[in-house]
Amino acid sequence: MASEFELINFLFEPLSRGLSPNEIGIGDDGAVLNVPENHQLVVVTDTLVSGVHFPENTAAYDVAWKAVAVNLSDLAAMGAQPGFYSLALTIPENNQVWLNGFAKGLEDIGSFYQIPLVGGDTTNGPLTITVTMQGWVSTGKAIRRSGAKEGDLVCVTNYIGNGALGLMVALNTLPESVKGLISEADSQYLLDALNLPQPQLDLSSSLKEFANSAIDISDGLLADLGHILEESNKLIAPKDGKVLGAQINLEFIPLSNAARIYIENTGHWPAILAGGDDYQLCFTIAPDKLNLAQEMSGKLGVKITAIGKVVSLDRVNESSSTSNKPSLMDITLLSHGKKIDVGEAKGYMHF
Ligand SMILES: Nc1ncnc2c1ncn2[C@@H]1O[C@H](COP(=O)(O)OP(=O)(O)O)[C@@H](O)[C@H]1O
Ligand SMILES: Cc1ncc(C[n+]2csc(CCOP(=O)(O)OP(=O)(O)O)c2C)c(N)n1
Ligand SMILES: [Mg+2]
Repeated sequence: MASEFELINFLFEPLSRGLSPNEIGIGDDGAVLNVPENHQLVVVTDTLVSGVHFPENTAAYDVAWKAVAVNLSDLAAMGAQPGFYSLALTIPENNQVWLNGFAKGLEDIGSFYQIPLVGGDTTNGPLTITVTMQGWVSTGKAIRRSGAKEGDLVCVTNYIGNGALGLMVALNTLPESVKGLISEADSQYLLDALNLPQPQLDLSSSLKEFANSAIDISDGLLADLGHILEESNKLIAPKDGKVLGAQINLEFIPLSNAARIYIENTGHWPAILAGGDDYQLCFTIAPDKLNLAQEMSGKLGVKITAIGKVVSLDRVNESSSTSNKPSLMDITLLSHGKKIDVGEAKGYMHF
């Protein structure tokens, strides 16, 4: 059986290819890396815990892909390009077959996005993967959560709800009425959305041309849009007791074929709006920039849909909040112009 050091040498060292000759990756006490001139370093980190972030029987390849992809998704939301990453890996046993699959997942996503693995730590314990990733953005050009303005359109990339439905497929909890209507290919498509998310990195460099604020959707559309509103409210001087909220039109939410079948049969919007695991971007944009955004994204094969707008609420009468912090009640859901209540739609929370 390979020792910890052999394991690192055989599996992980090859993944550090791609560094410049004057950079140091795996093998020393620390990595030494260059940042391009006139750029700022952007640092993100996310942890995946078995049974919490992915079903326990998820393939090792997919676990590795997702651990890297969710960090790439955070960089995309900042308008940043990825540079390199490190990996803190906690494994319950030294299982060569599992580790080979895991390393292959890292190799594939690493070579696809050209990101070397530059270091990490390997420990024994319940399966937990933490990736820390560094990227960069032209100085002063990072996109914040906090830039939303009254009148902005709220946009999302591609489709919403596929990851959450993928989890239902994985856990076999899709309602019987829906199961029979979804094809094998659609089931696989949903599983792939859950296990092999595709971060919106291609769009991230153009995003700064048009977006006032952005976030990636990990906890659920409503919760993550709530973060945009919360952070944006911190930056605007509250005028006349006003607070930012949003109006979202349900009929505009972009749904895949499978998600449409799910909604038509269950009408259960919280799964789509608050299930999470989307790894799409939600951003706000001045209305006159929508055409430019759709033109740029169209060239990249990314669909951008305006699903609603940022509005100014009267804090005392209309908003549920008593502070600048909006609650989900400050996001109004409309169906064909009529206000509707979709029930519990808080988004994923660990505690
Ligand atoms: N344990 C922690 N220590 C320091 N900062 C943290 C910790 N957990 C989260 N944060 C920070 O809080 C902010 C929000 O985190 P999170 O909700 O996890 O965002 P995301 O959904 O983009 O991963 C980020 O700036 C993140 O770096
Ligand atoms: C087994 C399993 N249960 C539940 C989920 C759903 N889920 C778990 S964590 C999470 C939200 C994202 O995780 P978090 O740690 O909050 O990531 P961050 O927002 O920091 O990127 C979701 C939707 C899942 N993916 N797998
Ligand atoms: Mg996080």
